[in-house]
Amino acid sequence: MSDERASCASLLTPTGRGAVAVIAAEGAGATAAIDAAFRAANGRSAAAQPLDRIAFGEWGAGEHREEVIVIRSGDAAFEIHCHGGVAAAQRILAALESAGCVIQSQADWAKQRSASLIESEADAVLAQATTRRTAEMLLNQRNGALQQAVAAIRELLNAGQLDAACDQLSRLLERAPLGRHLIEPWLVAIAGRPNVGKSSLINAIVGYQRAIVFDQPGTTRDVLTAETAIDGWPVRLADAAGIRETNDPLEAEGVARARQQLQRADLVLWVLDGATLADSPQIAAAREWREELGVAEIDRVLIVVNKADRVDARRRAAGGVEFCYTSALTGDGLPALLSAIAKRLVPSPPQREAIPFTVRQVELLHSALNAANHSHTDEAQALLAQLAL
Ligand SMILES: Nc1nc2c(ncn2[C@@H]2O[C@H](COP(=O)(O)OP(=O)(O)OP(=O)(O)O)[C@@H](O)[C@H]2O)c(=O)[nH]1
Ligand SMILES: [Mg+2]
Repeated sequence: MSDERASCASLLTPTGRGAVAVIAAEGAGATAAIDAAFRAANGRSAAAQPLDRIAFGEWGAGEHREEVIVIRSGDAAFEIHCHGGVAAAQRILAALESAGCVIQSQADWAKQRSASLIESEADAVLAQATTRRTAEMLLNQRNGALQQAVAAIRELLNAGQLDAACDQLSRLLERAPLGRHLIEPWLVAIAGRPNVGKSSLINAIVGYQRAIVFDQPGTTRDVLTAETAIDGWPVRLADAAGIRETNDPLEAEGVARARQQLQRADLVLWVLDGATLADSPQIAAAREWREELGVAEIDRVLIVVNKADRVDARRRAAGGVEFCYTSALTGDGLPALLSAIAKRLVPSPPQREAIPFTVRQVELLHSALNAANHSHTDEAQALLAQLAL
């Protein structure tokens, strides 16, 4: 039977990103390629490996010889785990290809082996998830959370309960931004006047010297970013020039870029210098961000009073708008800042709920809600059927 199946192989992990790369391969070509190149420590041939057990051994010969793990996952179906760099995976894929395997993209591989479109979309997206938390949420969708939510809405439509169906559709759509950010990081811009400690803060958060820190205003010119995870959410932090009016053309370009970053950001950390703060943080921040962002943008701003090591403890009594005291120098207040950022990005994290996570899903849900809102039940049904194919 295995001989009738087309031989194919696919690199399942993103190229060169993890410590280990995983290649799936099946068919007679895969078995032949493994037998030609792989010497298992247990001395058995590929087809004689026990099912779902790890077979450790070496792939190739000479200078390109390397340690790999082969797992026989089915009748003439294998997983090969090798070093995560590009070269090892490419060598193994080339060997598989020359033994007759068709090399498929990870998305195509997943599509052919999934029970539903949502499942294959989840497989494709899962390979790009960068945190355990987001991977777990995507796995829930792969295991049926979204499929079941869509089925429940279709039953409501069947039963003529239009209002309830619209309500459920709206709730699903409310989670669409979170779904997008399961793989696309949130952009958090660190902004404020020059010399307040923005670059020091980004360094303190990511734990290494990403940005140059210097006791002169106007140190940072270009926008620089660092990817990290905050409370399990993927975040791209952006540090940029301190914002002020300037006649220096180079600094002015930096300020213009910092302003663009402010517009794009999902959240802005507006940093104040605690050491030179004359007013209360609310008053100072309100004045500064009103000039930059306008009052309407307040939802996107979290005020940070940095250099807290130089703030009199009595002055810390605060109220009103939420803000954080930090010291990039001592690390004081950083855990609280990270919690505040996570809370702003995802105020109420879903547990095991359905989350739409692709543009296709979100567009179909929008159209279905629109149809249901106009009492076009059949159209809404058809759109949801298409979503959960
Ligand atoms: N005491 C104290 N000094 C700090 C703290 N954070 C930064 N500094 C100092 O403040 C100065 C400016 O820090 P930077 O991080 O370069 O400030 P910036 O906001 O990035 O400045 P620009 O890039 O010029 O806009 C440096 O001398 C830092 O060592 C802090 O929490 N406490
Ligand atoms: Mg700087």
